[in-house]
Amino acid sequence: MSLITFELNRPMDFIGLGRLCIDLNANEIHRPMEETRMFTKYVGGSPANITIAIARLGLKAGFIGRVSDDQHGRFITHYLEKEGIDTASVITDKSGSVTGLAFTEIKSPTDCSILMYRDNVADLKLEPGDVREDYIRQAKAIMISGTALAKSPSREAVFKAVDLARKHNVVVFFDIDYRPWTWTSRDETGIYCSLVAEKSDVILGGREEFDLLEAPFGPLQQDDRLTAERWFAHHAKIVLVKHGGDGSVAFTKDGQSFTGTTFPANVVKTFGAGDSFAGAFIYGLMNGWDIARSQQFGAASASIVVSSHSCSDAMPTAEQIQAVIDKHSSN
Ligand SMILES: Nc1ncnc2c1ncn2[C@@H]1O[C@H](COP(=O)(O)OP(=O)(O)O)[C@@H](O)[C@H]1O
Ligand SMILES: O=C(O)C[C@@H](O)[C@H](O)C(=O)COP(=O)(O)O
Repeated sequence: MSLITFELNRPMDFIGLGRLCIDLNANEIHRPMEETRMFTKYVGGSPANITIAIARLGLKAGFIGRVSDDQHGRFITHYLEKEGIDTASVITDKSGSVTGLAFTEIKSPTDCSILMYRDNVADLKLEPGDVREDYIRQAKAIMISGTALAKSPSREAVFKAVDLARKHNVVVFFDIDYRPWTWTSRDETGIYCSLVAEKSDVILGGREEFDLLEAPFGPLQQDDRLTAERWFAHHAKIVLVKHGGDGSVAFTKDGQSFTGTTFPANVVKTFGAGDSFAGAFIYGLMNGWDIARSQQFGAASASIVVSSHSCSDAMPTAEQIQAVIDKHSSN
């Protein structure tokens, strides 16, 4: 029997919740930001990227979020619509908020960083009233981004969404997605993200992100299995710890673990790996694949995106991902 069960008779497969932003990725790669003058604009924000990945793979996706009432907000909404993502719960914020920006610096294939501008951002203006029970109950799964917990009223909107999802058997994915720019302290991050992790079915994060959740409550486990067991004592069925170029380890509540390897890539930049991995991994689970195959699909997708300039635009189709797997299994 499968560890997590998706309600198959629902019209929508997946809802993303949280940040709808813009990435400005340096065109002049292998240069520090101080010397970079040209950037290309893409839709960004980790939960947006994951939802776009899932839509490209052919699932029916929607999004719950707020965008700014300006050209950038309209750019994002139009892009989601072009990708076939339902925007009925993408609300235009009228409070004078702005779109969050992520400037990416690509100094080398291994030395990349992000500079975020996140004052008065529209995504954190999401209100509990924007989260509709009838919207959530028609979906099989929802993905919560931890960054949506950084401020009220978005924080309360997340708790409402998670409770409604649990009430209607909508599988809750939680991506810790730590971005320091909008939080006031690491303790605040750890405590609020832990509260949602406790209620989630599947938790995804990097080693340092899981450390952040453990830090306010005691000594760090510093061991992926012990970390996973902490969440299995709550509601989680799958805990996946991402390890960058070293792959990932997935743990399941029934005591199994799966080590995911990586695929070779002509790395342009490292960001986008986690989002493409998550989109393809979730797609695998939603197709009823086992964890190892889903992990492999995620890793192959990530190898395509780290070899590209963008995150959202570069999200591959299922055929493109399968071609990578086939190429390497025939070698
Ligand atoms: N340099 C790389 N080459 C190929 N695959 C990679 C590389 N970096 C990451 N990946 C793949 O992407 C997955 C997620 O990457 P990771 O960097 O841990 O996530 P995040 O971007 O959220 O920090 C990894 O488990 C691996 O499969
Ligand atoms: O999440 C953001 O606001 C920025 C993203 O769009 C960005 O491209 C990125 O950092 C991707 O995150 P990752 O997949 O966790 O590397």
